[in-house]
Amino acid sequence: MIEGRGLTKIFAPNSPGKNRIIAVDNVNIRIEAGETLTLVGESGCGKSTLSRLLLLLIPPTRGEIFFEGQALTRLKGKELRSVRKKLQIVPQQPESSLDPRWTIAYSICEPFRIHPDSLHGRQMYEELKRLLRLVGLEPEQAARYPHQLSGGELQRAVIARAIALEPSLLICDEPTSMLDVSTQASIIHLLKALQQDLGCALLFITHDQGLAHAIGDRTAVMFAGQIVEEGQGILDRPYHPFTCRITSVSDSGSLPPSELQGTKIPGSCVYYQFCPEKTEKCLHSPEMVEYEDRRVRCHNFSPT
Ligand SMILES: Nc1ncnc2c1ncn2[C@@H]1O[C@H](COP(=O)(O)OP(=O)(O)OP(=O)(O)O)[C@@H](O)[C@H]1O
Repeated sequence: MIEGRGLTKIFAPNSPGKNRIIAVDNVNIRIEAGETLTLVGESGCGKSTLSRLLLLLIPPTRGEIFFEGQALTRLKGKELRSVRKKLQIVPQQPESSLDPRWTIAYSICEPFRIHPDSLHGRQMYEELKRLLRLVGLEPEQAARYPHQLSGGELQRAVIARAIALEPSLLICDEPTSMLDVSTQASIIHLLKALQQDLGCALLFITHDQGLAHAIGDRTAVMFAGQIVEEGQGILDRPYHPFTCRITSVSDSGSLPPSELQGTKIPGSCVYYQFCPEKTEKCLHSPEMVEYEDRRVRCHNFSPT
């Protein structure tokens, strides 16, 4: 359904003497209709940048994005807008994506105003009521401003806005990380129920491996801008040394502190400096190797 090929994002330094940042490095990613792909990796490894590339919120430095066979990177104007409504995001901090001057109802209806070919007037009002019911908000709460709702209620409002145009893909960028545990559970439950209703695909970004494992049909693990391993059940049966490391370290489900501070040897595997199994051939970046339900970017992975 959506596919990124060779996606790369390099941020240029904003002051002299600073290095450029390769936030996403030659990533191939594919999400099928209706599936849930969970994306895990340490802070700063490029998860959010990858999701913003897929939505074309930022342009890739290199690479292409295909949505239902169409090359998004080549679309412009009206054509791009009509594809964009099929791709929505639920961000980590709902308050930063809601205009503080707008009521919740006005924010939820924003997509209908952006896409004038959708709903108006009475129909829009009826749809607003339906969306509020779906996400578990009261009409009275929708008349309030963002500062008058709790974090969980704000996230419900953002979800209502994201599903208003019935997207094919919903990207959830750590949507519960700012919420308390019981609210987290109810928001995850809501997202999965809505996914079933709408039949949309989910790209779910999380630091929580337990959650990634529980809700993902497949999981992708990122390290230093690259997807190093991807597939079904990889957190149970990890292969890549980085996946092995993160799955063996934590009982709590959170990832270990950032390891991304080291300087990469140009051309080498991104995990070279940290890898306990490195050999001389790892001085050359490995290709992704596919075997059965798994893809691994490691020279030592032999699919036999
Ligand atoms: N607009 C930008 N300009 C410059 N550098 C950026 C920009 N956006 C992201 N980066 C850098 O790109 C790298 C990847 O950032 P990104 O936010 O994608 O990581 P992440 O894995 O989502 O992290 P987290 O889990 O903490 O949200 C980081 O080094 C970050 O500082």
